[in-house]
Amino acid sequence: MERKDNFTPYIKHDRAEWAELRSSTPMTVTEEDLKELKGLNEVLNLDEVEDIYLPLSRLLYLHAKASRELYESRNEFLKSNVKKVPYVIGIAGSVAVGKSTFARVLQTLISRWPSSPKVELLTTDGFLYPNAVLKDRGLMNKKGFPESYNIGKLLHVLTELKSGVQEVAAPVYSHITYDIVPGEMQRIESPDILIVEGINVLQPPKVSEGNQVNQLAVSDFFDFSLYVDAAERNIFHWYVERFKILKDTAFRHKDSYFRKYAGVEDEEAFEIAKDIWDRINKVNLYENILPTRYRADLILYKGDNHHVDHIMVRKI
Ligand SMILES: Nc1ncnc2c1ncn2[C@@H]1O[C@H](COP(=O)(O)OP(=O)(O)O)[C@@H](O)[C@H]1O
Ligand SMILES: CC(C)(COP(=O)(O)O)[C@@H](O)C(=O)NCCC(=O)O
Repeated sequence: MERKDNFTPYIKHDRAEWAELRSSTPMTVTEEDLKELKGLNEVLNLDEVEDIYLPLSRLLYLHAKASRELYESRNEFLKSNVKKVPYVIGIAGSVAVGKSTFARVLQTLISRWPSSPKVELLTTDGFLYPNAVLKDRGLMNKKGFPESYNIGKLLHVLTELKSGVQEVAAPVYSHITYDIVPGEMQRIESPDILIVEGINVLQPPKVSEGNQVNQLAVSDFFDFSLYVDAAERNIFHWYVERFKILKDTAFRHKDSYFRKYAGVEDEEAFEIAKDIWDRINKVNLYENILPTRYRADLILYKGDNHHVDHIMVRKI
């Protein structure tokens, strides 16, 4: 009889099996590069890069190369002269699971592919509505929920990039002011690879109630999508640890939205972070983010200390 797991659309690789896959990939990251990659309190080490992120970079390389060849054959057949469009990688997962750290690691590894591609990062927080709009709509305690984003704007930027527009601009969010930065824009110029990172990037298209009009989904623009997964108790722990670091650093900034929490004792910081986690990020995780997990092409499951325990890759 066939094993039950033959019926899942994923192949599961435990850490050792996955690490084996890198046998033909040269090590391209030095301790110096690692320093550059480090986030706030991370202990990301060379083993993690070697065992996990290099095989992943190799898989993405093969996929991107094949996609480009397919794209060129199709253009030749259609006699289309659309300029080069970026290969787009989406990264989803909970607040504090490590998406932005992961995105920066991937950016560095991908930029070392043989063709030295230009890799740009786009984070979806720039597409949150400004606080003034969120307050007006009673959504200040729903920051990060699907309704707190101007998805139309994000879809527009992605449509431009995938239509061959070579330079686009995206709004910028500040984690200091906790708001969109008025008038500031991130320019994205002719990327070969674009990494789009955010908690909601795998949300299904929105159906507007009255006339049942289906929008496109952000993931319609992805060539490859990844979901960073972990047990909620671990993610909560990472959220609290990050909060404790921020209260002694970024929260001291004169423009910080959380300035009132600057320098509070660790126990108080824990209670504040727990409250924000329970009321906002945990609810969002269970209601909106986790349900999108199985839309990803690849799921990276982290255990304690951010060590990747296993990886699931879509068979189809
Ligand atoms: N691979 C890793 N190893 C060690 N620490 C990590 C790793 N990835 C993330 N972290 C830490 O976990 C916290 C959350 O990561 P971050 O990338 O900011 O999450 P997100 O972008 O999902 O909110 C940060 O304090 C970061 O330094
Ligand atoms: C800005 C975020 C919604 C993350 O947005 P993303 O970059 O994933 O689109 C999140 O970090 C956040 O601020 N959540 C609100 C609750 C909190 O302060 O943790």
